[in-house]
Amino acid sequence: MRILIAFGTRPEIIKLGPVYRALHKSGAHVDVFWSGQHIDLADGLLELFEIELTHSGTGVMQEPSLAGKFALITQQMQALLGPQQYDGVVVQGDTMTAAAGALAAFLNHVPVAHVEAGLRTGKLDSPWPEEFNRRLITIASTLHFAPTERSRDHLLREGVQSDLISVVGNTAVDALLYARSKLAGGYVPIDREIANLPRDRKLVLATLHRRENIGAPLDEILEALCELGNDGDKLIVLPVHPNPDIRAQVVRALGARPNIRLLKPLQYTDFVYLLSRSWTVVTDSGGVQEEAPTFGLQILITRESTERPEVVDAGFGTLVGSNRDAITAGVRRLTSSNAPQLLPARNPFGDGQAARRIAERIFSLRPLQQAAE
Ligand SMILES: CC(=O)N[C@@H]1[C@@H](OP(=O)(O)OP(=O)(O)OC[C@H]2O[C@@H](n3ccc(=O)[nH]c3=O)[C@H](O)[C@@H]2O)O[C@H](CO)[C@@H](O)[C@@H]1O
Repeated sequence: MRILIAFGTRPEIIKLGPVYRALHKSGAHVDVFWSGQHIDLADGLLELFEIELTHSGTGVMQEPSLAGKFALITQQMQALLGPQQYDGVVVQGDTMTAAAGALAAFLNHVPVAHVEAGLRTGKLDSPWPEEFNRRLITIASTLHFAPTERSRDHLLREGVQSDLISVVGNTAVDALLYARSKLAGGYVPIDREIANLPRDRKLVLATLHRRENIGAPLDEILEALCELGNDGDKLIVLPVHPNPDIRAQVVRALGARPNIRLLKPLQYTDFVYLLSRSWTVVTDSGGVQEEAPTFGLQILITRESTERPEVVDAGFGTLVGSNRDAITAGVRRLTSSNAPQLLPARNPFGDGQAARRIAERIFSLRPLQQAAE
């Protein structure tokens, strides 16, 4: 069986790394198309998951418009999908690369397997354009790998055939457990600032990158972090996302403020190491919502809505939007005792076996092609 995996951003590599390894283990011939949608955030990930790139896109990072990126990636995927090249294409989540890859495959009658299928907020403008992208991918896909039962329900409501949906868990948990195994037995962080982080204050991790927060919402979130830095008993650590709009706003608000450390984006194992040392996380990240429960971490989600309600229902996540008082009160509550308030670590997003299940289903009795008929 010949499979093409297409990805372009840090979270896609993290979440498709385990799938790449499981497909390889099953004996598939796996090619990898890297669109270069986010070049600067992939450091170390290809090596960590031992991924060999077969094809790399060009010009996507430099293309300023999302429509332009979509067109470029679609064209570059088209060049790879000549007749009988692949039995299937695997995409993950909701990025422009995933959407363009799924469309190009569909238009070439190559069946698509969608990892992390069925996440919905029900609002096309939040997250934008991800809610649109993932709905487009669902229409173009043959196999749908849903992380949870709730994700399956969304797909059934959109008319997806139930025997083409597999509830497998989120491969974010597979990747996290794999990365954490690399930390076992005394990990020396790659980033020197992480290696030398003081231990005399309570570590509060923050990651902010959602488009819809840029501007006034992000300013209010940053004001909350500033106020928390002034408390003196906490150290706020924020790996700054390279999106130029976000970077400028964050540095302007938090640069050189007390008890706040602005870092370069961290390599994945360093970030996982920081998660293991954190008291709480203030974040608008999807992946971090899926990772926190493995550490028993309670987190504050700086979004108005989440397509991961399971993290809220299980007691790990609280939606705080960009409300300054909710953020400061939440962090102070979660750092009020003399040890992190960890919950029993039962991750609602899976057991770390999602990638194995995905590879088995793709190799199942009915090849992808038959399922597409
Ligand atoms: C709407 C939405 O939620 N969409 C999500 C978005 O992904 P995201 O929101 O999770 O994106 P980020 O937060 O950038 O990535 C997070 C990962 O990065 C690691 N990390 C973080 C900081 C750092 O300094 N170093 C790191 O290594 C961290 O451990 C984690 O694993 O698109 C994905 C692709 O389709 C989707 O799957 C996913 O639904």
